[in-house]
Amino acid sequence: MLTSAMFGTLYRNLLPAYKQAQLLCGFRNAQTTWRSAATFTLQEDCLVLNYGDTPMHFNYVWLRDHCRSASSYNAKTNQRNLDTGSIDLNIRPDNTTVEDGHLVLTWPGGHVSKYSLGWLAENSYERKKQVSVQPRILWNSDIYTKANIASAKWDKFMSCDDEVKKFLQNYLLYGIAFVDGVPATVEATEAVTQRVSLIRETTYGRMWCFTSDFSRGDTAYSQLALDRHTDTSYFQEPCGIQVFHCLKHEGTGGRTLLVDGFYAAEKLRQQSPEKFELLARTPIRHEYIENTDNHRNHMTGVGPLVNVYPWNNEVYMIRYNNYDRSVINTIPHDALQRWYVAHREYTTELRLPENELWVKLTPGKVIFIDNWRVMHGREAFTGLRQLCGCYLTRDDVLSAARCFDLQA
Ligand SMILES: C[N+](C)(C)CCCC[C@H](N)C(=O)O
Ligand SMILES: O=C(O)CCC(=O)C(=O)O
Ligand SMILES: [Fe+2]
Repeated sequence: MLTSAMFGTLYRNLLPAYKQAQLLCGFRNAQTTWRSAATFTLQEDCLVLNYGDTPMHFNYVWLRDHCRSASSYNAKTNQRNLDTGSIDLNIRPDNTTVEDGHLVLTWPGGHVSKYSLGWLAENSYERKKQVSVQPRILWNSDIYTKANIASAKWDKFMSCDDEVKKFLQNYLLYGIAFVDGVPATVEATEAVTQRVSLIRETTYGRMWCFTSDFSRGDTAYSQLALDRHTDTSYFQEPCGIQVFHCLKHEGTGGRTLLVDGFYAAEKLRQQSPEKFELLARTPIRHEYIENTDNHRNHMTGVGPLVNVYPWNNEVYMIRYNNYDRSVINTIPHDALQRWYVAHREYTTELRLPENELWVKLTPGKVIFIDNWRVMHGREAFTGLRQLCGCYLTRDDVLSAARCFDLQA
């Protein structure tokens, strides 16, 4: 699994001290065995458990709600049986003990709930806010290149689950991953993606194959350069993963640009926390309006440029597409100038040459891009260039990773 070396380097240098502590702690927790001695105190509205480094507060309704006895919880389906709506909101245990590494509560009426101390510690708010949901290695071009990540190989990828697991681990850590040696067809590209996920059908199709023919009302279908961006920012839920496979290019240019949006966001958080906050708190709108002979679409998606989990401030999604950003009318005038200044600082960071990873996609090389994290762009090109690919449903990619016991 993850080693401290993989986890360490960059994240640690990049983050403010309090964040560093969180991340180190998050890593350490993966291996810590919890201290065996536990003490508790019963307070008016919660039970305070001292076990491990930080006191943990457990609300009484929460404790009854999370009872793992057979009548409260079905361990076969991993679903709650208990009707939360029927718990007395003023419930308190009649009796509380710690026995054999378990907290044992007897409720009025006699029902007994038992929780292992490890489970409580693992699931406490205090722990959750300290650890990252998904460990990542943030990168600039140098860091990614030096990491020297091996691409998965088509044959092995199609037949060996371990190869898929390794691939997913790289994907989770870096937000990009490659499979090499794939036959240059739409069918083979589809087969590769189905090793890890379901395909997300959109207005562009299920599997799409496109060239510079202006068949759709979007600049992607031209030979022009495209600045770094996330796709489908105009969806309420932007597509989680983008897959590209260049089936053919007879001409010049057309290299793919990749930039780690999370790396740049952490830089911004470090340099100008208040600007980071503003981008994270201010909703903006993206829009896709298409009105051609064959296609009529009007989509809008609203959300901040940087999305963070509210309990631990971890960045989980970036919406950044200057082409598709629509009229800004969600920001009051006294904040708008500050928003543009914050947007400019983030843009400047994203555009630093050292943050740009350029790759030439060639037939056989399939790239998976975390579209919530890593931005893509392309260099202008000449000649016939044919790209195929698809979007994947994020839930299924992450589910596949978790089923391999990866942290996602
Ligand atoms: C990938 N494919 C060519 C099918 C679609 C391109 C979508 C382009 C759009 N401006 C966006 O950024 O979402
Ligand atoms: O042509 C490319 O390399 C990518 C274009 C693009 O941004 C897209 O299709 O989403
Ligand atoms: Fe794109």
